[in-house]
Amino acid sequence: MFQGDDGAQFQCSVVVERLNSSGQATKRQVIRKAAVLLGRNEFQEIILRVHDGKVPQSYTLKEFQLFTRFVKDGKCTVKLLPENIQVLISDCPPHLLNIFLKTLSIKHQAWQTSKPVTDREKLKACLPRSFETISPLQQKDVQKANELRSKVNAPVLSRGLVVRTGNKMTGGEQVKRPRTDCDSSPLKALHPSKKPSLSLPTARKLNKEQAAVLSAVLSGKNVFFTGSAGTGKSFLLKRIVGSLPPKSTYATASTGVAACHIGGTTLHNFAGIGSGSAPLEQCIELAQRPGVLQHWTSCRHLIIDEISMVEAQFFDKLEAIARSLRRSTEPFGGIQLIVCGDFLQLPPVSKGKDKATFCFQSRSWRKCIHLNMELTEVRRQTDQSFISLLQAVRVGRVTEEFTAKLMKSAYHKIERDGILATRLCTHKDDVELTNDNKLQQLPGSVRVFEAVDSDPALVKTIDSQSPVSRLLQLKVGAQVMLTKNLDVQRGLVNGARGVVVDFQPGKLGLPRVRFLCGTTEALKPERWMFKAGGGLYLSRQQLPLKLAWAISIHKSQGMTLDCVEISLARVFERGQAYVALSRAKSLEGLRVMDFDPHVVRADPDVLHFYSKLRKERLLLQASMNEFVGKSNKENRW
Ligand SMILES: Nc1ncnc2c1ncn2[C@@H]1O[C@H](COP(=O)(O)OP(=O)(O)OP(=O)(O)O)[C@@H](O)[C@H]1O
Ligand SMILES: [Mg+2]
Repeated sequence: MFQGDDGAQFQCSVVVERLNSSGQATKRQVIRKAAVLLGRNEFQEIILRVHDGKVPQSYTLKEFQLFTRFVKDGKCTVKLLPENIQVLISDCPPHLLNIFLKTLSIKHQAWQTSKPVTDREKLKACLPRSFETISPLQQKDVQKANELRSKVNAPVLSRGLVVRTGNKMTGGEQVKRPRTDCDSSPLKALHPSKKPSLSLPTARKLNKEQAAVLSAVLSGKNVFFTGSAGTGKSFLLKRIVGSLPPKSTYATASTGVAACHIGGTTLHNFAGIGSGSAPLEQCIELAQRPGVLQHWTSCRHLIIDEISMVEAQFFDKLEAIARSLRRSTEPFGGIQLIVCGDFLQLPPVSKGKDKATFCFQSRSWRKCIHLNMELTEVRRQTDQSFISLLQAVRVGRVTEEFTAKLMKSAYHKIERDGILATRLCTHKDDVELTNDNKLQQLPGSVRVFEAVDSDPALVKTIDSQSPVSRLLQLKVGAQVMLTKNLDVQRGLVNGARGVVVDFQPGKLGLPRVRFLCGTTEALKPERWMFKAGGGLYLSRQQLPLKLAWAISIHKSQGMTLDCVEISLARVFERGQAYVALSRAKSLEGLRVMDFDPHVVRADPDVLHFYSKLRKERLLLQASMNEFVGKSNKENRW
């Protein structure tokens, strides 16, 4: 597959426009399947090459503008200033586009420190024309760029690059994309007032196993990858989403919270067949409604997180619908499936008395999944003895030693700096009651923050996918949790716990929150985007906070939590105790109130499934050789 992983080349759609003096396009060339390459010519100038499969077109990048606002959607524009030409790039894997833009920006800045070659000198040199793919970013490029940045103190850099977040190419796009942790637009890296110096991205690399899964996915295989809680499945899924072409990739999860973690939508929303309980013919009709049909026809890569909560019958229905609507006899209508989750966590919600069946028990599972892979390196916790304890809980085998440890945890003092432990509840009603009561008991007046929704009529759809509520009530002393990654380096991550210390003066009265990581931060509203039917985007703007005296275990699935208190007395589901306990980052940050080893149960069907996969050698440790070679390169980042 042609697709560089070093930011020098990728496949996408390209439109090249020649503009007149008033900025209107006088000539337009559309290349649906283009290869874009970044290289150097015989004079070491940076060249952007666009290949339509027949004739390559080359543009020298000396003076240009970059429009980068929609990088997360795989779009950007390079405008060549003297030539008045713009190259509009779309449907590019966002992760690659990010690297491409960073490479271009830094290499261009580094190039500016070299002596320019005049046209006269070029003529005299009589060098044969050449094109060489640009080398991957290195520390020396960054150093050179930084040298220049220390001399120049304006966003317009000496010989030619301007970065804009405004986007010329997205006329129809109404909404701004929200900032996320994976949003590393070069603008931010370049803007001297915001970031003093550039650096090579070092943190948050994929580990070997994760990189092997990514390689398998990029090779086009239908992959199921599993692994215990905290092995970085969702982390990897985000990278996978960023490495596939956005137009044909749908990121989904069985729950709204999990979908939000990976910047996607719920599987039910994607499918458009309601609960899926109607007969197949009716479901097919539902899936043909305008807005929904387009999901099914344009999708080439379907990502599903938290697969453990997807019911077998629902999965079979989706498989049949895909074949029918895509008029294909291939499994899932030929859509590449990238499915992930841990079947030893929460099972599908059972309807009535019958035990719900797992997805792997569906008729179509085996024919749909080509490759089963496993992540084994736990990233959420670092303490090996706690990891071993959790592994034992996962398979329902709690030894006396582990029982003693968990019972002792009831005396853990985990409150710090006025930040109390979050209570994980088995039942939803307890959550609301606890949070409401605790807020009421606090002295002082309540501040209410109302969300701004893009479409107030669709508040229910937004509610089902949003990690923040429409109305947020706060008081000084309120226990809160961050619902978005704001600054990973500073510990301001999704799930970080804090307490409201005061409200800023002024009309908005924004809250200041002291977090466990030691930072006190004034929070301002953030925007979340949700894909609704028909390619429509919905958005909610709200403070990235929720009350955190209590949350439900179901809502906590997928989360990493700082300090938790758990009452397991009313556990009613297999896997529920494991999900609750495995949210904690450390045993010290955990308090189990009334531990009873009997509440720890693993589903025998799941244990059998996993052991069968292992026996048949179907569950491959992700670090298998076949996929490691390619992935090491990718892992450079
Ligand atoms: N390669 C990595 N580099 C840095 N941090 C990582 C990496 N992989 C995972 N993490 C971190 O480890 C934690 C757990 O990851 P993640 O939530 O993706 O695990 P998970 O397997 O999806 O867990 P769960 O089954 O509970 O949903 C997160 O804080 C995540 O940011
Ligand atoms: Mg997860």
